[in-house]
Amino acid sequence: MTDGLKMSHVSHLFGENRVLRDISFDVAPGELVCLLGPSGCGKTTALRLAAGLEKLQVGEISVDDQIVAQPGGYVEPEKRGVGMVFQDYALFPHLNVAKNIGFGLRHFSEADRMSAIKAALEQVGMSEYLNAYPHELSGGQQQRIALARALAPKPRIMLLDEPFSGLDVARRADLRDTTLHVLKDAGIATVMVTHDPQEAMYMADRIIIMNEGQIMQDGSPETLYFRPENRFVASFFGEVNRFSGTVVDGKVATPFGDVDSQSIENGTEVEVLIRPEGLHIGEALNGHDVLAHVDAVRVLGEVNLVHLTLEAGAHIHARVPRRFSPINQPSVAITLDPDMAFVFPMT
Ligand SMILES: Nc1ncnc2c1ncn2[C@@H]1O[C@H](COP(=O)(O)OP(=O)(O)OP(=O)(O)O)[C@@H](O)[C@H]1O
Repeated sequence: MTDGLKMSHVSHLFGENRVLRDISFDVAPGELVCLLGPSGCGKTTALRLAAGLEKLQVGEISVDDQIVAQPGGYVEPEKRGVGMVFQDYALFPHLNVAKNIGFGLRHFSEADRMSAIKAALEQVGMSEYLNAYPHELSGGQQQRIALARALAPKPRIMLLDEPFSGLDVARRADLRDTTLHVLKDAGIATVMVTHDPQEAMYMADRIIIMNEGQIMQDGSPETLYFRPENRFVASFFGEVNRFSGTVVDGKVATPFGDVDSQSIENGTEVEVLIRPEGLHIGEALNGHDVLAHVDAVRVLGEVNLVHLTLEAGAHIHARVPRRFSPINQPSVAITLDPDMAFVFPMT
């Protein structure tokens, strides 16, 4: 028995375009899973199939162990126990907040409906806006109402499609936080689509990285960040410094010393990907240091991005805490944190 959402061996074609290729994953009650990937990789299609907005062609989808979609079998979206929030709020402009939320509760008695509306508004911190109209609310407030509307019928599954992308940075951070806590408190199985790795890291218990209709890796944010299984996953979480080489005696040479590559056959052409925070900067103290010229230092908030050119020629980026930034230092020594270097075969 599997509670929550289960997608098994789902494939999907739009005409000749194969947008999903045998994807399988499940989401437990109370778990928040992000589908993360570049534009066009099939995230929204997977979500729409789970919601029942798209007819399933291949595979099976179940909610709380009940099959809701299989080829030739189909449970209507409103009978799946699924709540949805999209990027564009989609509130009815001519209905006030109470009526917008109450729209999905038409089968409730009037008293139950009003108490469900009030409870949902309280969950999203919007109790005082019961009688407001959408045009009187900011984008962030409208999205809170959209979330309340999706929560009010007490869904088993919540599907969120880029729900924060229309908002400015401050409102986005605020609403992410509310959304995360509300969904966790309610114990709902949630799938959120995003193309923003930082957002996925912030929200997700688990991240499923997709590319060209396939799952590239499914795991905790920590696993994906520190133990990526392929080049796509390693480089999707932000920029990486890239070096090519060949495996010799279970190691590959980089400008910063040898990196372990035991699991790859000797003689294989490989690429070494190094995260900018895997390069540590220090003062050049002896003749054995790896030296680099400091081209520029850019403030990114709590960390600085340092643009460097190695004495040997390559241009690299290091991300360092502000207090270690080489302001006014023409050159520095670089050491590598081997945990932040990933080796993958070229092909
Ligand atoms: N109704 C449709 N008819 C035909 N092709 C479609 C349809 N919906 C999506 N597609 C195509 O399917 C592919 C996957 O689209 P999908 O929206 O699932 O990707 P996505 O990863 O969510 O991307 P985005 O972040 O840009 O929305 C794209 O090539 C898209 O053009």
